[in-house]
Amino acid sequence: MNAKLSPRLVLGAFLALLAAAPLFLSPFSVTLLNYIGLYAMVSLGLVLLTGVGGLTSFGQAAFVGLGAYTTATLTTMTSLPGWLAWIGASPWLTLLAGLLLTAVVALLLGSLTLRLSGHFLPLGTMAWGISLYFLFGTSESLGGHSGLTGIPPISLFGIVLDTGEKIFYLIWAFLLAAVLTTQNLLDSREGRAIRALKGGIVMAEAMGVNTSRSRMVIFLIAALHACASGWLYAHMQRFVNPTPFGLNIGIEYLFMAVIGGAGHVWGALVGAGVITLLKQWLQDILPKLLGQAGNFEVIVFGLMMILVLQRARGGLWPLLRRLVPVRVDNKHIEESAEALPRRTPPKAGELILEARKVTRKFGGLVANNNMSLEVKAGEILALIGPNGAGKSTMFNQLSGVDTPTSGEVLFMGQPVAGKDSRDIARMGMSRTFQHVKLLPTMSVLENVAIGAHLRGDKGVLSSAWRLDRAEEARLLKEAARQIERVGLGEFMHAEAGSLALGQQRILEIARALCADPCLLLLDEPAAGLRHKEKQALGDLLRKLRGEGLATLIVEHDMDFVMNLVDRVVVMEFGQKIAEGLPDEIQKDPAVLEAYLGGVE
Ligand SMILES: Nc1ncnc2c1ncn2[C@@H]1O[C@H](COP(=O)(O)OP(=O)(O)OP(=O)(O)O)[C@@H](O)[C@H]1O
Repeated sequence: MNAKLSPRLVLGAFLALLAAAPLFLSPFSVTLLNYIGLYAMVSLGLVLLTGVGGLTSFGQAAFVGLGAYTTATLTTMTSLPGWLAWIGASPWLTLLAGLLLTAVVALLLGSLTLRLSGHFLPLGTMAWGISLYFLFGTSESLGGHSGLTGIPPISLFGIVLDTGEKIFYLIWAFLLAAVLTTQNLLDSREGRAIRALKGGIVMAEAMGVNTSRSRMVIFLIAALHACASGWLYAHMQRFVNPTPFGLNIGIEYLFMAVIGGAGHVWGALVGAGVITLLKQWLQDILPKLLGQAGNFEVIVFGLMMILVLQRARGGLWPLLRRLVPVRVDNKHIEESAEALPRRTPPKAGELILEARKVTRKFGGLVANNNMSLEVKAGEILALIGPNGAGKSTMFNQLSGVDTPTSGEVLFMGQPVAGKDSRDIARMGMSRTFQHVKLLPTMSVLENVAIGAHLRGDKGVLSSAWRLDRAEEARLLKEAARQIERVGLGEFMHAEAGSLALGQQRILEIARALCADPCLLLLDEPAAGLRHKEKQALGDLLRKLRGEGLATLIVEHDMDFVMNLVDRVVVMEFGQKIAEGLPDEIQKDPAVLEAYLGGVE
């Protein structure tokens, strides 16, 4: 719709208003805006960590404290120890020191807590949040509960930022830089990996993403944002004590992220703004209304949280987006981008995958018994069998998701056992899932681009500062090429979750192809497809076979299988009962008896 506003125009108008704010607002309002900026920086970290990455932290206030106390201590010490003399009480160097210290502490805490799952992770963050708070309050060198005073103001280009109006511009410049770099990061190869953390870990690992690393990256970024906020806070207030770095403030930061819209970078700003202003207003009005003093605003916040969680789970940002209709541009696909390099294809007929006497027992149940099979370059092998025959178990052994009780699986001559999904993906095995695994709110293009993860190498900093654009253009062009190839071109920019199930299965094939594999493992690719779609899928798989790709499919649709594949392996009760050409299999008495009984 052309009635929508250009995003640049809206951002420009917002920046102009912001720049003019100290000129027409009262000093008190500017101070409030300063606090909103500081809080938004912390809650932006939580948007990334919790909203996007799905990792809940109650302990961010402790990182704010780390930034504030580092600068407070170093800038107020009468004489710095020799090894810290380089800092020379300069706030800019104490920022660097604070960020370094925070990075070390975050890496340490992250490696201890991020492995925790479910509710143990938030509990873990509470534990270190409380610990750091008590450290600030009980250390005599940090001034105990009365804190540290006499922190100098920051100077920038000779201007001393000693008033709210002056530091306002620095705070908001920091926040805007954080928002824009976070936005850039999320719109990149690294960002797609981060966005896959919430609900897509198994899929992302199978596409070669190191999800533990991505978790650590967002934990670190969130901690560094909090540290920078603490540094600014200390130099704005010119004194620090432990109160603003406790657990209750940590919870408030989480409130801001959730109420603003935990999955949206600008939601951090909305959340920080709404909570700060509301708190101020409620603190004024509630004691007057109720006729007695007390922290009644906390009760109102609690109720508000329940209301938001019930009525607007996505937070206020999506509601605001509806009120101010901003145009969302489709991703640009650069036709001139250079094609990505391809792996050297195996020779026709080369042995790609081999299962040797694979047995998998679950307690007393033998799900796979002495199963052997081979897949060669340029052939399609089907693994079929009635329900419960053990096909999925075998698929898991072949793809390295599970390890055989005995026997082995060799891929490109190397044992698969002991390798993680990422290593196997790197070796050239790419797969789809029986139960489709995609990121429903991301576009088809972005979902498919995850498949090309291992074909790029630009990291977090390059992405945040847009130094990855040439590589990103190549990755997106490859994703678009695969989408066109599988016939989903018209849905390129649609949300993946809006596609019909059959189309979602095809999307998974495009994603797998984006990895430039030499072996494709397809788990029930024809399930949910209409007749025409099946025909198109068959044509595509034949074409890939012609290009030398090895394919193994597990499939229930016999017509589809028999008209497509080169060889068939039939399983029943965990064992191979037949193997051969489709024509032979269709006549095999054991197969007819066990599986195709009644089918002409
Ligand atoms: N993790 C597990 N623990 C215990 N038993 C299992 C496990 N996974 C599979 N099984 C059992 O192993 C047998 C084979 O199951 P599998 O899912 O491999 O069959 P399948 O041929 O893929 O069936 P379907 O066509 O219905 O998907 C079944 O009896 C199943 O209950």
